[in-house]
Amino acid sequence: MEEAGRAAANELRRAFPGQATLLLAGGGANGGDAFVAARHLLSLGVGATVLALPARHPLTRRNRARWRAVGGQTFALTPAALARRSRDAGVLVDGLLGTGFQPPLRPALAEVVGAVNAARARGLAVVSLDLPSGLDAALAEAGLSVQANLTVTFSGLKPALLFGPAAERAGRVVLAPLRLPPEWATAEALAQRPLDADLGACLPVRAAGAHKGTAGRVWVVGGHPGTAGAPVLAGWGALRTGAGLVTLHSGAEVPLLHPELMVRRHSDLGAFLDGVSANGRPDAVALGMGLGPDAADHARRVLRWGLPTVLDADALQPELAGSGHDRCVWTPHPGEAARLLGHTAAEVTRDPLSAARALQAQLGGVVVLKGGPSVVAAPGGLSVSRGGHPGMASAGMGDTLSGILAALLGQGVSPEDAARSGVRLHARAGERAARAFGYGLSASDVAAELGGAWHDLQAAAGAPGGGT
Ligand SMILES: NC(=O)C1=CN([C@@H]2O[C@H](COP(=O)(O)OP(=O)(O)OC[C@H]3O[C@@H](n4cnc5c(N)ncnc54)[C@H](OP(=O)(O)O)[C@@H]3O)[C@@H](O)[C@H]2O)[C@@H](O)CC1
Ligand SMILES: Nc1ncnc2c1ncn2[C@@H]1O[C@H](COP(=O)(O)OP(=O)(O)O)[C@@H](O)[C@H]1O
Repeated sequence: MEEAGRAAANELRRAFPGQATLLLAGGGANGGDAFVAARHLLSLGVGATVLALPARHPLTRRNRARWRAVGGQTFALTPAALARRSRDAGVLVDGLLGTGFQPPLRPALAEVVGAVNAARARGLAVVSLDLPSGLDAALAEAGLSVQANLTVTFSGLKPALLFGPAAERAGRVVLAPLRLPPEWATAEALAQRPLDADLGACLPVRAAGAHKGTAGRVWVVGGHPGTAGAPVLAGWGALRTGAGLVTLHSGAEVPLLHPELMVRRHSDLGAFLDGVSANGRPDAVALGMGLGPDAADHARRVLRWGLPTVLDADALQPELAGSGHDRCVWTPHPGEAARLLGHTAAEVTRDPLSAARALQAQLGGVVVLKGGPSVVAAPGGLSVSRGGHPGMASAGMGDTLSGILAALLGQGVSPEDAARSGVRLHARAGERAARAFGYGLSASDVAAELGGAWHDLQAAAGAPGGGT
């Protein structure tokens, strides 16, 4: 609590120098953080006042007493007191409820939360401690809750700060790492967020003597009348991620939009897949993009090969549970995840970490639950992607990702590393494309930026550019 409150005070002083601060302290340890922050602000020469509920947590009572001992003033917290005293403040600190909040919000505190949001609407900056009061730390949903400008969170990023409407409540998020006992720290850090430096180090480096046959042969199995463009997007994503040789196999007439891609149409795709000999197979497969109603049957055929395989879109069927292997990467968006789990999409987006974990248990291999951000669930644990751009919410974007992942798998990257670094490459390319094209991004715009994204990740890892 001492470290948390001190970190919050330092951040407050950095973000709002010299501003008189009104701190709201709830009865639990989150309120205790507010008392500690107030004491440190005072010692830094910042004017601070606390409005508090009766302290119930022993450490909160102790820190309330320490605040009094240094001359700090505490008044009873009521909506009226908040409205009155917030007029003289430059910043309002929300230390009402943290990870101990159990919904639903009781009426008395609901009124206080309403008063905080009203003060913010009048122009006062609001800083939440650990997470905005009224949010359930584990969930992406937001009922009545504080809208913050800044959240100083302690020890680990809670799911509420990462996903959905809850994350929008937090404003800018600053993570204050605390020196907690290791077992507490693990519980707080519910998912890892890998850094570009780590992900860049996973990318393959092509040998000077490489030729197209050694740089990863990727097959894309997809396309159906009406969705024949999907495999093209995947194939182009694969080529732009360094695959040496990309072949599209389809039962449909796939448009030859990029002459670099080989296109093979099969009157009986199932018979073709059944007849491929072991040495005629590629290094990796991406299957399912626009593939249509027979996708699960085709997936079973390809899964028998035991090759690194990305399963996307139409191949994401519950009947495939148990048919996968540990070299599979499954890439559902929330709608497909809901179909696989027998839940609604709203249930998936409310708790994406649990959904990703459940999908991985059901399907095996590695699961990428796509979104902004995406979750990668692997046998080794969960990670949450960074970056991306809301403009990426457009059709075909996931097809490009499948191609990226297949290209990395085809170049020998492990499924877990391919998923984590591929998702970040895609997101980084989206950020770059947004700079070039603005808000309305297409999947092709993003594919065009994959080379730059690759360079950015390698640079973050301190590696020399590819080619030698
Ligand atoms: N873990 C760590 O390592 C560290 C944790 N730290 C800090 O501790 C925080 C967690 O503290 P916590 O567990 O004391 O809970 P907290 O968020 O203050 O909430 C409890 C209070 O809320 C109230 N309340 C609950 N539900 C309610 C409702 N529906 N409607 C209304 N009221 C409701 C409940 O009331 P009661 O049920 O007691 O009447 C009680 O007063 C964490 O977020 C972080 O800030 C840091 O110091 C760093 C180290
Ligand atoms: N708001 C966002 N922020 C970051 N990435 C996003 C956002 N919205 C979508 N994406 C990314 O775009 C892709 C969309 O995939 P998907 O829904 O499968 O598209 P499609 O089925 O049309 O190919 C996913 O990789 C997802 O992570």
